[in-house]
Amino acid sequence: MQNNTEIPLREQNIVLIGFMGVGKTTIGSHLARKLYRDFVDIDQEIEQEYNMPTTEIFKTYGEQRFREIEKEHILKLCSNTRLKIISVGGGAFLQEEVKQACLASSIVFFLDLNWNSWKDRLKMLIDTRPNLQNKTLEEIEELFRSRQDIYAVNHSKIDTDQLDAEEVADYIIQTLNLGWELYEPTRGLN
Ligand SMILES: Nc1ncnc2c1ncn2[C@@H]1O[C@H](COP(=O)(O)OP(=O)(O)OP(=O)(O)O)[C@@H](O)[C@H]1O
Ligand SMILES: O=C(O)C1=C[C@@H](O)[C@@H](O)[C@H](O)C1
Ligand SMILES: [Mg+2]
Repeated sequence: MQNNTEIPLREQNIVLIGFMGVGKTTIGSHLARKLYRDFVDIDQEIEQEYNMPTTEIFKTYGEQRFREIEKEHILKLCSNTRLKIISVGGGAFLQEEVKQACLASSIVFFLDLNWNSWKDRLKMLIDTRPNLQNKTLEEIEELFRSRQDIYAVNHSKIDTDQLDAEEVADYIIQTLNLGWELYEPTRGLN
């Protein structure tokens, strides 16, 4: 496994974490475009591999199989790549090995959103997120709250409530620039 002390800070992968629908895929693609990096969305990678949407993968093979594939994809990226923007699924950090690999090899941003703002997105998420289906709003809120613990260890937390997706991407870039300049300053010409 790569360790982030071995990779220059400016070259480390950037991993976005957070609950379903907080904007990891949307913000990740803005970030990749703005930083001229490749974007990898783990859910999309798995859907391409199985040639079916996540809901079908859950129905056909079960969540456990999905988690195994998810882990394989993320661990491979953590050990073999740099300079990527990676959006991991909302449940990826349930697996301790995945969480530790991301934290050790990459810069991990937690996209935070409060429950009241998140609730407004439920309608557009429910058809494509199996873990939101067949649940009451109370059960979804319980899942939302219980998941916060798995995101609590990160390198930077961004409060996204008042920002649109592009503004979040810009804020992440500002944060990165600060860290890069502080810990790996670019050398002047003389
Ligand atoms: N900052 C934002 N403000 C408003 N809407 C947003 C923001 N970020 C994302 N959205 C919208 O929320 C919806 C969900 O976003 P997205 O699919 O990027 O979430 P996600 O975190 O990747 O979810 P999942 O973990 O389930 O893949 C999209 O319709 C997107 O346009
Ligand atoms: O939070 C979850 O459990 C999930 C989130 C999505 O990104 C997908 O990875 C899948 O729908 C499961
Ligand atoms: Mg996504």
